[in-house]
Amino acid sequence: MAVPPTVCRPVCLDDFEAIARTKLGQNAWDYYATGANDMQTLHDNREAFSRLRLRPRVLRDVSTVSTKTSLLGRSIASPICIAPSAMQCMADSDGEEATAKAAAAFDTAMVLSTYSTTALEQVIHHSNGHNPYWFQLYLYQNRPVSQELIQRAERAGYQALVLTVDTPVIGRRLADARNKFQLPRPWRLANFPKDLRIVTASERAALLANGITKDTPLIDNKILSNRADAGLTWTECIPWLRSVTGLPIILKGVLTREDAELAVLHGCNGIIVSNHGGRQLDGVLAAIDALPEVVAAVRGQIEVYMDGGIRKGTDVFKALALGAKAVFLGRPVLWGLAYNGEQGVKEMLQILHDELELAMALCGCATIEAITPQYLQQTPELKSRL
Ligand SMILES: Cc1cc2nc3c(=O)[nH]c(=O)nc-3n(C[C@H](O)[C@H](O)[C@H](O)COP(=O)(O)O)c2cc1C
Ligand SMILES: CC(C)CC(=O)C(=O)O
Repeated sequence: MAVPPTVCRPVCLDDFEAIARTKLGQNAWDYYATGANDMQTLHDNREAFSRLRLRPRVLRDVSTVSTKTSLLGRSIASPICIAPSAMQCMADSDGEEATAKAAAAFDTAMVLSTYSTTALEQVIHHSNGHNPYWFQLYLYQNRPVSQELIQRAERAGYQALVLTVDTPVIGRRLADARNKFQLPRPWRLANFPKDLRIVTASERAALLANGITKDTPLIDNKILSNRADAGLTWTECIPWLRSVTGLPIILKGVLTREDAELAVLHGCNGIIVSNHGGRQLDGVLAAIDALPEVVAAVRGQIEVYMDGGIRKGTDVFKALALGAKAVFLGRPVLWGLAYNGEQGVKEMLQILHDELELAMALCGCATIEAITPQYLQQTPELKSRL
């Protein structure tokens, strides 16, 4: 992982991480880089990719390789998309706007976090007029707050809602607890009137009654758990969402066949197989290991995407071979921002894109549609998942 000090131009995604490490303060680095508890799942997300072996075919015409594909019917230049990650202004002062410009330049999709440090209207302003922007949602007990956010996202032009379902409460991130992590000023959670801390006078009273003051660290379980709705259920939450929006609903954080079937049953339009980058329940299986059973369960009825541990072109290839329509990147975007803002994210996307093209050419696949499970070694472990 360590980049020699003389290397200042990254040539792979791990280089971006090593450079970002030298640029970010401890508070931001730990918030971005670490995972929950022992970080076993964070580690497994990457390790599981290395256990999958490729099975290339030869003498296929790969003089032209195309990474073009589509998301919910909208064409994109590459299946490499941007996952929602909160508080990007800590990595670069242009934060989510820099990321949005890089996504537009690459003609790929970006999902904006509810907890962005730039207002949602300002971010989509950087669209190239075509590339998809989706809005990630956390739902609150205070539904009018959620409804207003949804309506704002719709009005601004976001084309889908990504409901994160693996975060009824926030995972235990030890480094953040030790650092008493707070979003440093001047940054704020820009989609909310002031901060997330206080929205209405009665909520303020409720928080104060719970011993929460204006100095309580922002990523304190008590605050966000108080505000996020841990009581969400299939039968209440999806119909409620449907009643307030006509946008497609993508569920982010599904890891099992049972929940994948329920997502189809409840009319969801897509699934992102994800363990939240190992930041929620430590000890859950790697996202790439969960992908085959989810793909099998939905039987092609809705699109399935994945995120978690994608760092190389061959990782993207393996995820597509296992049935993902596209993959999403979390931390690498933050490393690109920390390295060099918008330009840094573009460079990071370019490198991963080039690596995907290389993997496709060397596996004998000229198009994304040509990538199938046949390009993976059928080990007993993989067979048991397919
Ligand atoms: C710093 C950070 C903040 C994140 N914030 C959110 C968020 O606000 N909403 C969400 O659904 N997922 C969030 N995620 C999870 C990502 O969307 C994604 O699932 C995960 O980062 C993918 O793993 P990767 O970092 O290995 O690519 C966050 C991840 C990181 C690293
Ligand atoms: C504010 C947090 C809940 C954002 C998040 O999803 C994360 O840090 O993983």
